[in-house]
Amino acid sequence: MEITVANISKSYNTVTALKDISFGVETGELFGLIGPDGAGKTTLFRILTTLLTPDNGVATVSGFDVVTNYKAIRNSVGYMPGRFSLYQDLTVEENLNFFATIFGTTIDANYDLVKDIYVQIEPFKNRRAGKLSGGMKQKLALSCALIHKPKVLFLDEPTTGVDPVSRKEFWDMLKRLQNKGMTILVSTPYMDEAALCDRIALIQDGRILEINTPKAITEHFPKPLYNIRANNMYLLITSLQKYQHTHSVFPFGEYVHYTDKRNTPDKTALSQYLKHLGLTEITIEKTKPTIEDSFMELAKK
Ligand SMILES: Nc1ncnc2c1ncn2[C@@H]1O[C@H](COP(=O)(O)OP(=O)(O)OP(=O)(O)O)[C@@H](O)[C@H]1O
Repeated sequence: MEITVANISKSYNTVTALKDISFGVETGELFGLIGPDGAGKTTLFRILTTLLTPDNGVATVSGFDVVTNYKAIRNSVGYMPGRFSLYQDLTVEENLNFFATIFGTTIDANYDLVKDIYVQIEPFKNRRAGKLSGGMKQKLALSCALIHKPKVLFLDEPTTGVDPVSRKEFWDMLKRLQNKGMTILVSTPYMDEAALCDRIALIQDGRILEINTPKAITEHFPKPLYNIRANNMYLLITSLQKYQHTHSVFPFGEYVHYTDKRNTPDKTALSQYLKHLGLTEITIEKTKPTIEDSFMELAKK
């Protein structure tokens, strides 16, 4: 195991950020922490990168204890925090140089590792980091986290606020780094990115709801799931919330995702119930659960 987390808890005064968290990440794995804002992801990253000490529990990175061996960890990991990782007044090149220098290396020595990403921002190397777009800032922050050739890479919400094309490029990049043998722990609030990880931990309110491969998590979804559509989305949701057989209902793009308390719902009766309340153009079709559905279902309990 490249990362081990055993019974880690952390509170800030009265707020409990992590409650008895345990999991492991294999060497070379791309592991995702998936959860909404405030779930505790950043707290966990800060503990694993030795910037915060846990109240209870033990964690190791590359065999080193995060509390007693923090210096060894700081030299062997790369960390891209969610915010404020760049010096806004330094140029692109100065930022990268700075991170290389503090780790006792140079841009040239590890250029092959960052080349794929850095070439895309190199034309702007004299621009101040504060003047870059979201996607370019993210590429520079990743270059800075990689410049000392870390064995383990920690990325806290690297794609938040980044456009869809840059997000796609970013994940392609992570796959390439993984192929080079790097272990990657990445957090994201975007459920579609979860499917790109080898394994994920779904996390909410400082607790792990489930850990597994994305495929296994969606396969464990306990009920038949339906896409329902009608002429009025708001009326559709409120009507389904009031329906006596409803187990869960939530908006999903142009549809509503619906599960029924019974194993086999009566689609005709449901359709009639909705018509009776004034809805038209009703469609009810079975669909496959996504990670988001699994998350919502687990979070209900
Ligand atoms: N320094 C702090 N003092 C007090 N409470 C804090 C502090 N840092 C985090 N918290 C609280 O701890 C909980 C977990 O926060 P954390 O930042 O770890 O979550 P997160 O999943 O990373 O979410 P976000 O994306 O919003 O950062 C939240 O309720 C947050 O308000």
